[in-house]
Amino acid sequence: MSLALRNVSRTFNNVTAVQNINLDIKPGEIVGLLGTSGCGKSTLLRAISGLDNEYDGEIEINGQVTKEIHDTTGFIFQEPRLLPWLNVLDNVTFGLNGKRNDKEHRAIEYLESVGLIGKEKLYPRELSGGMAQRVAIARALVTSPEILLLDEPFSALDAFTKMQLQDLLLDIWKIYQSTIVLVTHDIDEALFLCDRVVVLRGQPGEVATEITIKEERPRNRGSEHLARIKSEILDCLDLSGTKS
Ligand SMILES: Nc1ncnc2c1ncn2[C@@H]1O[C@H](COP(=O)(O)OP(=O)(O)OP(=O)(O)O)[C@@H](O)[C@H]1O
Repeated sequence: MSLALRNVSRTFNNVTAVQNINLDIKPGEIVGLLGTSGCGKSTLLRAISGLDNEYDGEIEINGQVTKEIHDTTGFIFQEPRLLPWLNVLDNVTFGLNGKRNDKEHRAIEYLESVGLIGKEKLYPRELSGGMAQRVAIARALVTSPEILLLDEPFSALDAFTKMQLQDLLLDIWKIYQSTIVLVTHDIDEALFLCDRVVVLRGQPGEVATEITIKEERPRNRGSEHLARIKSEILDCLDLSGTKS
C-alpha cells in the first residue's frame, strides 16, 4: 500500500511538533524517520497510524484521504505491550477473528517465523526482552498488515538481540512485502534496514533531507558506503563532532 503525507502539521496547545511534512511512500518501501529527540517522529507516526487525527493537512493511504486507523496496519512499539495474563500463543491470536483452531494454526506459523516454536505456553513474565519483542512482531504480522508502523522497535534491546531482530524483520519483509515506516534515532539501524531515510530536524520538526539507500541487501553493516551516508546524516543533524 502506498502512503502520502500532504502538508501535515501537528500542534499541541501552543507547541507545533511537526510542520508541513510532505512524503510519498511506495508500496513495499521501507522508510525510516530519523532525527534527534523531540523533532516529531512519533507524532508523525501516530498521525499516519490514525491513532491521532487532530493534525492539519492530509494523509492518503493508497490514494484515499483517511483519518481512520486502517484495518491492514500493524504496530510494533518500543516495548512489547503483551497482555500479561495471556500466554505467548494467546497474545498472538488475541486480535484475530475466526475459529480457535484456525487462529492457533496461523499464530503458530508466525511464531515459527520469529523463532519461538516451543514457547507457546510461556507467559510474558517468563520471556526475555528479545523473546517478548519477537512475540510482538508475530502479533503484528499475524493479521498480514500491508502497512507496518514501527516506533523504535528495537531500542530497548541489547546490541546482539537488536541485530538479530533487524535481520528477522528483513527476512519477514522479503516474504510479506509490507510497506514499513520505521521511527528510529539509531542511524546505523536506519541505514541497515531502510530503502530511504527521511531526516527530520528542528522544533517544529521539518524534513531536512531524504536519502535513498541503493545498497543491495543483505547489507554489510560496516560498509564504507553506509559510513559515508552516516557522516552525511550527522552533518545534516549538526552532530559531526560525534563521528567516531
Ligand atoms: N500529546 C502531546 N501533548 C503535548 N505535546 C506533545 C505531545 N506529543 C508530543 N508532544 C510534543 O511534540 C514534540 C515532538 O514529540 P515527539 O514525541 O513526536 O518527538 P520524537 O522525535 O518522537 O522524540 P523522541 O525521539 O524523544 O521519542 C515535543 O516537543 C513533544 O513535547
